[in-house]
Amino acid sequence: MGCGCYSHASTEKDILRVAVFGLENSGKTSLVQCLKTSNKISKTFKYISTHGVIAVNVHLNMQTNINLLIFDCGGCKHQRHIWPHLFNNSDLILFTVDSIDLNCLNDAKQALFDLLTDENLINKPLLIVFTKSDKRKNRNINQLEQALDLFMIQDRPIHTVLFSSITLDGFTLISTWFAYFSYCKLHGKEMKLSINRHSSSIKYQLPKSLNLATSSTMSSTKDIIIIVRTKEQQVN
Ligand SMILES: Nc1nc2c(ncn2[C@@H]2O[C@H](COP(=O)(O)OP(=O)(O)OP(=O)(O)O)[C@@H](O)[C@H]2O)c(=O)[nH]1
Ligand SMILES: [Mg+2]
Repeated sequence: MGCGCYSHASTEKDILRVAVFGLENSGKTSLVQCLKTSNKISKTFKYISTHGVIAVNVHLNMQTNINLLIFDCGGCKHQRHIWPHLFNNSDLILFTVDSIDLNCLNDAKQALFDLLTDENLINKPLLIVFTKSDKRKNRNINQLEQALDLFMIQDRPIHTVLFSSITLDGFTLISTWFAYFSYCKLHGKEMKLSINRHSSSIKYQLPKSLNLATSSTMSSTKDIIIIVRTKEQQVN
């Protein structure tokens, strides 16, 4: 899976590769669209379940350029066999969890812990994005973290954020998270954040030279769509 499609960035080091995993309907595609357009999704955004993987180029301009190649994966059970193909190809992992659908939390936890057992993902920074925060104000992120047993994950940096594609709450935090790791990759620094992972206390120790603005603007380039067919589809 090459990324010769990127026109903003000149070298591999300039591009952060980000895989977005999570159950179906958990808001992956909506999040990616927000990042790509720097805009909220419309309330009438129609849910079309993603098949295969869509590679989306995103260019964040936060006074410094951040070039992302985001892999938006299908989250349905029969699509998840594709996820491991992206493990080696990604610098960062985003995992979306629907913060409203409490019935799905157990399944989300199972899918997340299955991911974390894969040796190709060890040491890869992970951001858990609790989506749809607009649907219930003042959602307690600690309760969500506990429901997912995140305290059991001790072997890698994990951060969490509440996010809404409708209001863009959490957007700046996510962009800042990218900015940090983009800086690390560009300067060959180890991708580690030794900070309290609770979103309420995320204070990224960003290098001063980044001089981040509080808001970001983005533009995008053409996406490529990578269709990975399931075995059944190949037979037909
Ligand atoms: N209210 C609200 N709805 C959201 C939000 N994010 C996503 N949705 C809705 O949730 C549904 C599913 O969103 P998608 O982004 O397509 O979900 P997905 O994780 O990509 O789903 P799959 O492609 O099937 O894996 C859509 O109807 C969205 O409009 C959000 O932040 N707030
Ligand atoms: Mg999708």
